[in-house]
Amino acid sequence: MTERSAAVTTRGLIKRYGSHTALHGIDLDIPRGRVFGMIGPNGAGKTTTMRLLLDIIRPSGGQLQVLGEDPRTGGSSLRRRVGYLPGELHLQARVRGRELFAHYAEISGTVRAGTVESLADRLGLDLSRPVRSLSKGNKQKVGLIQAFMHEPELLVLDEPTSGLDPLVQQEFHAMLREAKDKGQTVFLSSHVLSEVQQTADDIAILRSGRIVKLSTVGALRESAVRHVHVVVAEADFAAARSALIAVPGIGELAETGDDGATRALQTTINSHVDAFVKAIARFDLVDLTIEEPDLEETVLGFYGTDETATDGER
Ligand SMILES: Nc1ncnc2c1ncn2[C@@H]1O[C@H](COP(=O)(O)OP(=O)(O)OP(=O)(O)O)[C@@H](O)[C@H]1O
Repeated sequence: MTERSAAVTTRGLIKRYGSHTALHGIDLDIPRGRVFGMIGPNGAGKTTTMRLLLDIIRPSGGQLQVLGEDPRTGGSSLRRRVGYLPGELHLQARVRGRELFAHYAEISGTVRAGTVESLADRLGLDLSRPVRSLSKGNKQKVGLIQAFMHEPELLVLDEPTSGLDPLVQQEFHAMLREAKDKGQTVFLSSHVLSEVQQTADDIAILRSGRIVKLSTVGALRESAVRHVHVVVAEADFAAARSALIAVPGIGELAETGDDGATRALQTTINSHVDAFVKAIARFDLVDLTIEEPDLEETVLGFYGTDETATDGER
């Protein structure tokens, strides 16, 4: 028996729009059964990557495979194995939700009886309303239901929680967990780091059409910046300060308080806390706070200041 193909593989994937290069050679491997989150600033190329996978647009160079097939030749049989939520969903039809899903089911293939109703119920969508008159958030629910309803092997979701209120977002996160439990693969894009942090196993940070970081969410968290506050006895302060300066990954040490008996310091660590804790433990420690790692700061560091990150890139 041959090994099952990855859900998504790309090698040197390039996309140009005229003279503008949106993707500069992307290498991606998304194994089956993972939730893979792609994050990046506006114009980084997230939507472009997803559209290439769905064969809505075609690459200017490089290779890609989706569920072991080339999207350019996979046709409707491959399309049925994928659920796609586009970034911008145009729902101008005069039909009601129920009729629209019946139409979508003709394209996506078998939908188990009761699935649409159950998803609509979970997300709080009224299937009897004409879709044209729905609010932005309710239109997004239509998009999510049509992506999930045929239980596809791969879900490609472009900004899935855009316009959803927090309770509906929670329900959507539960849907993602269930999809993963069933062995489905999810590839989602987001502007919101906390969402990727909560839902994804792996994260790719895209900037100006290049992947600048590929990591598991766990590993990113371990390498993330933590803020630390230390209070030591006055007599130990100078020695403690010298010991901390030598700790790998330590940031600048800022003195934040002095009450005569104790002195307070504030700094950051961007590596394991072990060396830090062992270094400070030798001194007369009055207080110690190590904050939760700040992933936002780490990710923004990868975004960088890069004028080519705008739509004006050549
Ligand atoms: N049809 C097009 N014609 C010309 N340029 C395009 C086209 N579609 C996208 N681009 C450009 O390609 C780059 C990548 O766009 P893309 O929409 O993939 O980014 P994104 O990461 O999804 O951004 P956002 O977070 O704003 O949705 C941008 O510079 C964009 O202006």
